[in-house]
Amino acid sequence: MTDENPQFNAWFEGQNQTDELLKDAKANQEEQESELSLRPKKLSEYIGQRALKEELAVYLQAAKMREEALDHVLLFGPPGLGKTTLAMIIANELGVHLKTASGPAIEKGGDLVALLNGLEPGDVLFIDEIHRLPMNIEEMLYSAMEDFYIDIMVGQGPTARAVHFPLPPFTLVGATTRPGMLSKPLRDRFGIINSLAYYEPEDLAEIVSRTAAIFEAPITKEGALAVALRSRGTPRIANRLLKRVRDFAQVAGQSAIEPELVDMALNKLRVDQKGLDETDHKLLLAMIDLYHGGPVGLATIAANIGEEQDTIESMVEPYLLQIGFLKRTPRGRVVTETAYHHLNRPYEHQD
Ligand SMILES: Nc1ncnc2c1ncn2[C@@H]1O[C@H](COP(=O)(O)OP(=O)(O)OP(=O)(O)O)[C@@H](O)[C@H]1O
Repeated sequence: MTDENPQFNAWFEGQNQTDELLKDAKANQEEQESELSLRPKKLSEYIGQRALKEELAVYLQAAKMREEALDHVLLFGPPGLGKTTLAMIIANELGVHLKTASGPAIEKGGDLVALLNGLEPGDVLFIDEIHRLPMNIEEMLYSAMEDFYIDIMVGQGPTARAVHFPLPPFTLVGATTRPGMLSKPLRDRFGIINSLAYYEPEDLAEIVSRTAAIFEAPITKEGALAVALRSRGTPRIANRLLKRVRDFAQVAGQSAIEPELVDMALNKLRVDQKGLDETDHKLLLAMIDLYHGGPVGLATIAANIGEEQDTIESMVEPYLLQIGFLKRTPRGRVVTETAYHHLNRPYEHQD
């Protein structure tokens, strides 16, 4: 499907729906531009996630050798681990264009058509938060992914008819923080499904050193590790904390960022030794003080700390579960003994 397709253009002009999408695309573009300098462009520059990288390198090479579009890729894992970066690397390594969108911003069929229109053979379409696509859009995606066409209803009432638009072979890269919320038919249409894991401190320290070099902010190896250890295994957090630590170093007139300065700066930012911030503390302490450490249901926790359930489930608790501070039981979430010790609270046994 191209811009020259008159049938498509006629239909599309009638939709009067591009404003929101364009706004979204612009916001996306601005965000991408500000992060662009930090994003590695090649798979070889992408730090950590070794198993995933090795696997992907094979699929990328095979697709290039066969001169075919790469199979559709689903990436899942907590926010900030590098899903968007990986989608950009995939397009870059394949030497094709990348179009990006976010699931909830694709509200109408026309939004999806606008994204698919102009794709060239082999291009990559990246949809972030793909679990939040409306159902009718998801259903339109099935034929687009499987057989590279979409059917659109043109006109209204008795004159309405379906118009068939062929698409070039393309690769959909979907990213989600909530794989469990993806429908089975959508999930089944991805040939390559991979999860991103929290980063090991050594890998994260390498990311911190790389970012510091881009910022021209000297940092010692130990300083980079100190930032990494308080970054919840997450590159986006590591880069954010580094920016703040750099400010403290500058004001303190330090030539290189050392662990002592990292400690001082992150204590001021109320990020503790394990990387837990105020929200984590609020959540754990509410569970301890109000419910003797649980079991507590998610809705109750959310109401008590004034956060959305979705935010807790996708952004706050995955790391607390990972480091063994929270446990999920059939009766609700429970604070573990390790967390009590970390928070200097006397441990109460839960049944
Ligand atoms: N493996 C990596 N090596 C170097 N930098 C990385 C790596 N992974 C992520 N980053 C950096 O971390 C930041 C966050 O990455 P990215 O935006 O790709 O995460 P994400 O998983 O797509 O998050 P979200 O789903 O919230 O959009 C980016 O600035 C990126 O440059």
